[in-house]
Amino acid sequence: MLSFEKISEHEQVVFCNDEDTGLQAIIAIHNTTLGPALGGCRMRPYANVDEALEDVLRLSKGMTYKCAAADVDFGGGKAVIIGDPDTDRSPELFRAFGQFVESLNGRFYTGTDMGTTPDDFVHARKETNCIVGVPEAYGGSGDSSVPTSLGVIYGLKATCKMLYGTDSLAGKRYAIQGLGKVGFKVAEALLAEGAKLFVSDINQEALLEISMRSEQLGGSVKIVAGPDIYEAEADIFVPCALGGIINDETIGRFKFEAIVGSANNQLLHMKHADMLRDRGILYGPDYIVNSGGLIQVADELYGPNKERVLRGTKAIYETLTEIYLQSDIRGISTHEAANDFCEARIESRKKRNSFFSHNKRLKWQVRN
Ligand SMILES: NC(=O)C1=CN([C@@H]2O[C@H](COP(=O)(O)OP(=O)(O)OC[C@H]3O[C@@H](n4cnc5c(N)ncnc54)[C@H](O)[C@@H]3O)[C@@H](O)[C@H]2O)C=CC1
Ligand SMILES: O=C(O)CCC(=O)C(=O)O
Repeated sequence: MLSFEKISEHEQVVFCNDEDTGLQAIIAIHNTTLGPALGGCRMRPYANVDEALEDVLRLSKGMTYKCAAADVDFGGGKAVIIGDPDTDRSPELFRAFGQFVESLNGRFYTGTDMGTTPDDFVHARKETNCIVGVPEAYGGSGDSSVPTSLGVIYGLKATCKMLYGTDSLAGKRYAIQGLGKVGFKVAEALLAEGAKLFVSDINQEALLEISMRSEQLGGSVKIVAGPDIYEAEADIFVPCALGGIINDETIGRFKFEAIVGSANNQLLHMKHADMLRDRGILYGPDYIVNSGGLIQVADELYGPNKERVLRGTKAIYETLTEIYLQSDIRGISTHEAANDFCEARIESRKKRNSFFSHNKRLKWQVRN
């Protein structure tokens, strides 16, 4: 049952219902200390509203930390649309969603996430300026999964440096879960380095496609059935699909030396970060590794600039290295070290950025 206790960490949760288009969505604004909330919109056939609410609450909280880690002037938010992206998406549905975003009057900016594409947001953009990551042809910065996947590559490099003393990705074995917008690009980049990949996806076409790409790019691909990916004989696990995949059931099966991927909320609970540390598995905190897309869409509000985005995305290497070192020095999990780093940054900005009001922060109205 919905209660204020459940949403006690959040500033605002908005249920959006539009009978004409069938839109059922939830927007969660976690924290706007650093600026208006920003976070993508996920579309999934959630089993029920509770599952959707749970997801959006966790995802939006993660965005608060991601924005702090990437040092962008945004707070944490996220949206979920309850529906099957294969059968339920329509221009009208995304226009209706855009109207709900507009009703928040600049407190929430959004764009793509799992199950949604930049083209969907061209429709939403007709109803509100608070949309990021539309295609370049429409004046946006384009597909945010491009910098997200690049950021994962920099995260992998920082991890290889920490583990093996070199940031070369060549000659290693990687287990990639999910070959969607991000995972596919990461897989391609790793194949180009001659890597050996184990891959799993529920989409057979993506599996076929990456096998074909390996014939052109080099490296090798072994397709693994569903959950068998957790036991793959790989050096590094690269989760690029769902969250919660690091849990009591999976941890014991891992033979990996590290986990570095794009999936949001990889740890089911905080304790799983400690369990990874106890098992000697180096974990790259998800919201640092996957912040490339955020860096691009946050930057977009100043006008698209690929150079700035590339600089910001490359910095993931240094941030992650610092988190690894802090975790080592303090004897705590990498997740805790990352959280401490972000919370200190948010705390230090509290006085400067009081509760966000769109009207007070004219700089975010550049596109209006
Ligand atoms: N797109 C972006 O720029 C960003 C994405 N992320 C996160 O990265 C992850 C992937 O995002 P996208 O690539 O954009 O999503 P996507 O929807 O394009 O791809 C997800 C892929 O995972 C597959 N999949 C779903 N369930 C699976 C399962 N049980 N086992 C294996 N594969 C499964 C899907 O078939 C699909 O190919 C998500 O957790 C998302 O929140 C995080 C930051 C930015
Ligand atoms: O990629 C985006 O459009 C916004 C960033 C985001 O939602 C994320 O990093 O999870």
